[in-house]
Amino acid sequence: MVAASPAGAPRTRPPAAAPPPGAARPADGAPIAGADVSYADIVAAPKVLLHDHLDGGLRPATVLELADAIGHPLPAADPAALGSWFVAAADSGSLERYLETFAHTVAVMQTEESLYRVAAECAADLAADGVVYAEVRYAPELHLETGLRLEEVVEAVLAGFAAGAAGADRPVRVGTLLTAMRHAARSQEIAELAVRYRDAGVVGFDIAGAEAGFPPTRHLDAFEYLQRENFHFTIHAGEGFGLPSIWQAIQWCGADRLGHGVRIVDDIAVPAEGGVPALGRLAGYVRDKRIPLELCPSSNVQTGAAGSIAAHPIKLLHDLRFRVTVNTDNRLMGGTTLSGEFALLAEAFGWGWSELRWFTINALKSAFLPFDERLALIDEVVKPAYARRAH
Ligand SMILES: O=c1[nH]cnc2c1ncn2[C@H]1C[C@H](O)[C@@H](CO)O1
Ligand SMILES: [Zn+2]
Repeated sequence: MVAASPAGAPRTRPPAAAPPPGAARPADGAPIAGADVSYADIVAAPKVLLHDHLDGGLRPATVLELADAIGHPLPAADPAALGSWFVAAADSGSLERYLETFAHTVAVMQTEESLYRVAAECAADLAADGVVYAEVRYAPELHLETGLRLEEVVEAVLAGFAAGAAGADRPVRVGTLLTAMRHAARSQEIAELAVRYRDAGVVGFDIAGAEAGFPPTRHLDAFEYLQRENFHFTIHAGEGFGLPSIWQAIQWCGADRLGHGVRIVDDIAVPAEGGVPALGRLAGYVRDKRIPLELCPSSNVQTGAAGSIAAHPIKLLHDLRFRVTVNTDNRLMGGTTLSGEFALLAEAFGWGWSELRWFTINALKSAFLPFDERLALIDEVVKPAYARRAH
């Protein structure tokens, strides 16, 4: 038996990198080799996104304009070069270095106007990509540098999402997750902020940032408070660190979902000669309890949590019927979109309509929306669209 470690293979960029947001992909309408979908099919299909960072999804042109207005220096001067810079700098093989690139996006998101604009463009970009429901997260505590109050940050972003969704060509609904930074000490405050805005569009809570050395149990008070409030939360765990982080997130903190959780494969033994993989106690628990994994393939390759798209544990976890969802993490740093992620998986594994539907329904089952609203999206939006295509 060998552990199915995600970091075993040498790290390589995916051969056909996903296009930057808005960019046309070559041979748009032609089926992806080995799959029954084209890139245009994937864009057209209704999709659901549970793990996307607001400060990781800006348009490069917007970063340039906002930086210019406040005199913030950037490493490139035109949108294409800046987009490439973000992808290359984030493609570092380490979560810590990947996170350094956020200095530039956070720097230009320090006013209500800029937060509103970034949120509105985010909703518009997700709608254009065929996302019908998204949960977008950010850390309010990172946007106080010019004197905004936490409430002003939250309200500017909520207003931006509403305006962007209202003006979009395709219907999209955007829920917000408020993130606390795991190295800081504001999680209780941010958890209370999230609960205060629960009827205004904030649907959950999260912690993010460097994982090694910052276990989720540092924020136990916040998680216990959220449970007493019957609120929802996910925890970034099992990305930059392994099984202990996942175990704490679930068994100490009570996370509803795992942000990434990809290193759960360290608890799965795959027989070298083929045969049935053996799940350890934690992996078995995660699968039995249907705990959703917010997998982010391109991001995992960039931070070194996976060797390549082709070697990504998503294949094993899908085959073992874990509750897997597909996500972007950071569209700017990954040069990706949700359709781009699905296209990479179609190229690597031949996945097409039926897997796209499975991942989409998994995501809706895992969303922090009331049950009746999830069901309505499944029955009225997703199933009819896929009934025409998936078998
Ligand atoms: O994948 C991630 N892991 C941990 N932290 C992350 C990841 N992507 C973004 N972040 C951090 C950087 C952002 O400033 C913060 C809030 O969105 O969350
Ligand atoms: Zn993330």
